[in-house]
Amino acid sequence: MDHFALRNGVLHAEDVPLPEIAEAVGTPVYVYSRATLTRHARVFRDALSALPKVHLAFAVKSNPNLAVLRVLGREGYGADVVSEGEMDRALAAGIAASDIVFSGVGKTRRELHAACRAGIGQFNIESEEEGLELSRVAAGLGMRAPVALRVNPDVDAGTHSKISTGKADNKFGVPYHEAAGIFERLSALASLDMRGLAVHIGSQITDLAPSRAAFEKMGALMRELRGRGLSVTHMDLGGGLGVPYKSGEKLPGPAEYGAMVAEVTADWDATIMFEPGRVITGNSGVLVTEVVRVKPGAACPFVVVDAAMNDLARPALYDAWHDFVAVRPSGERMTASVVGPICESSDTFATARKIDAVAAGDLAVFRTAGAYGATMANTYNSRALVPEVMVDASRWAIVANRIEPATILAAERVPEWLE
Ligand SMILES: Cc1ncc(COP(=O)(O)O)c(C=O)c1O
Ligand SMILES: N[C@@H](CCCC[NH3+])C(=O)O
Repeated sequence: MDHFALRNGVLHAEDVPLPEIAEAVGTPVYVYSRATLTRHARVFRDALSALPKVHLAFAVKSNPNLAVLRVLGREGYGADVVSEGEMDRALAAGIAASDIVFSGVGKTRRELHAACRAGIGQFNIESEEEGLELSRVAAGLGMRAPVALRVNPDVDAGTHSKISTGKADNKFGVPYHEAAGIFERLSALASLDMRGLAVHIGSQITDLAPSRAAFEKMGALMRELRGRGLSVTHMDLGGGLGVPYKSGEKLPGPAEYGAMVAEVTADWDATIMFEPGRVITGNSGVLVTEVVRVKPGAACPFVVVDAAMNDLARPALYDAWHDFVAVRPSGERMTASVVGPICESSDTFATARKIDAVAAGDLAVFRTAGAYGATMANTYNSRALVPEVMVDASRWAIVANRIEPATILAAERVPEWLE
């Protein structure tokens, strides 16, 4: 069920007409549906119900909004974080430290220290060097840090090269063939509780075969470690499941993914951990924008909207597709390129695409903008930081204010020696 749907000719988020939000908050604005978030959280969990022991850690990077984290925390999700900032957000949302997994290739000493002190549930370390540093930090605090070793399985996830993480030439994890030795050496350190392995081969994965191949390799590695007398109780399979961005697109969903995982892990006898991001948040948000004007172009008109690549970076960064639909569609269609106001040609959301006919002043949305949308926003061209709203049935609230350029300007100083 789509919680962003037309009612009486107007696009709604649940029971709220989007023009009501646009008028009150202004545009561009991200709008999230609580019902969609909750439904996705439950669908994903249900898809894994055949597994005896599961830990779910929502990938905070996909949408770190506090209200979003609160909804998912209430659904029993822990958090997968990649910085102290994300950890603080997860804790602020009420997620237990013991349900937090800390991933990332570049955790600083300060971050390791803060996460140890917070008592987080698992460090996914990405090198032997990091393991040694974590052991020194943990020893200094008189504690034993729970650790999974992230392994690079050298599997091509078949996704965009910029969001692929599991090939040998990607920076993530330790090389597959060195992993057993590294795990064994780190297991000898008293301040590390080496309890598992972790893998994550990329994001927006639309074919289950690469994930299956990676998980099978991880199973083999787990067996090798156990064969060496080492205990492996936790296997973190990361996130990565893709979502449909184009209407009508058919992809393997949580049910197919869950069935594949159940098959591969049937004899693992371990807690299977997951770090889903996009599959939970992607379709739970839209970016509402207003058409500034329509101007003629060489091949087709340009629809210039008031959202830009600083608000939604995915098209500029990854040539990503987001459906663009009118909030009050007339039924007419037009072929146009949809662009933002920023001074570079990468500020393009759609090129010569068939879209709902729109004119200056009309509202439209970019769909499937709940993941890697607001969280990647910036203030390029001295634009505001885009606000965020959450809808729950017929009520809604601003869950992140627009940060005006003037506020950012006020944080800057011209030193007196430049006067
Ligand atoms: C370590 C790790 N876990 C989880 C995720 C979440 O991925 P996704 O949003 O594709 O589920 C990512 C991002 O790709 C990641 O790098
Ligand atoms: N930012 C990327 C996903 C990166 C996943 C992080 N490991 C996107 O929008 O598709």
